[in-house]
Amino acid sequence: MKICFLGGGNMAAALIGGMLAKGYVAGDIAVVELQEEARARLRERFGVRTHASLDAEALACDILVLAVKPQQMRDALTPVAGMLTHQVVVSIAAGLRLGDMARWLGGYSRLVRCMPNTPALIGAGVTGLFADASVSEAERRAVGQVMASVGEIVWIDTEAQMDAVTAVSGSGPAYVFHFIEALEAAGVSQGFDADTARKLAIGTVLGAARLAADSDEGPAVLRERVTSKGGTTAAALAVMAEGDLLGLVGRAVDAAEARGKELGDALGAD
Ligand SMILES: NC(=O)C1=CN([C@@H]2O[C@H](COP(=O)(O)OP(=O)(O)OC[C@H]3O[C@@H](n4cnc5c(N)ncnc54)[C@H](OP(=O)(O)O)[C@@H]3O)[C@@H](O)[C@H]2O)C=CC1
Ligand SMILES: O=C(O)[C@@H]1CCC=N1
Repeated sequence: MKICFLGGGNMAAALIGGMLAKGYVAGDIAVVELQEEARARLRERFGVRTHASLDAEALACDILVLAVKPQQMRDALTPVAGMLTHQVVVSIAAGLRLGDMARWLGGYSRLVRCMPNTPALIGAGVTGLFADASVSEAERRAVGQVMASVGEIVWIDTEAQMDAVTAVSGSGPAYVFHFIEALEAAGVSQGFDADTARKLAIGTVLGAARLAADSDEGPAVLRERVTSKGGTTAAALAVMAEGDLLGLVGRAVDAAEARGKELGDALGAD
């Protein structure tokens, strides 16, 4: 199966790195990137083929992954209208709706919208997917297989929910990194040097996430097990409740979801 990425930035690099680690062959992966410097970096880092434009050679693929920013998509796709024959086109862009992609591609509808996240780089991603009704079962399986090579996959029932996937798991790694930054900073203000504070913070998040993944009991039970009555954890959780951490995370996710819809509306009006 030949896969071509349009755009070779952060997310494309995370997917390609994860796919190669899982046994995909570099010769089956191509990347279209505008900047020669970026193309050279991709060749050097991954050994993949690179192209300066989405020409016929680049389009000789089974799956075309659209990995440019949402605002770059229209300009990137318009020249391709009429050139697609059999390829399944997979967009990873936040907000961009299948109907608008189809419109820019002159009615081509073999389209899948998906939302991966950067832990794909180490095979620990989560990807939500939604396919146009005209995509066959075999094509869905093929796209699902590519994304499953870099982590978990979840097929979503309605396209509108893709903005919620984006808000929870697409952007989610940034929330977790931010929490690690906060825990590390708190460690430093407790008097640890930066390296020690980082080790404690990352080790804690990693261990807790792995325990949650391995356990059938759910995070609330695991939290209660850490929280001794009248102990240290209860003191910290009381401060988090006072600051309405649950509400804050909810509002943050709502804002990300609303931004996805806003991006979709703006792109659709183009
Ligand atoms: N980063 C993340 O965690 C996630 C991102 N996404 C989605 O992935 C997409 C890419 O995001 P990200 O990787 O962060 O963005 P980047 O800006 O890092 O990558 C996009 C790349 O595509 C290049 N590019 C722009 N136009 C074209 C074109 N016409 N042909 C070829 N290459 C082009 C850009 O070049 P230049 O810089 O010169 O414009 C840039 O190198 C977005 O749509 C985003 O919504 C989805 C899930 C998670
Ligand atoms: O911030 C963004 O818009 C992209 C989509 C999800 C993660 N990064």
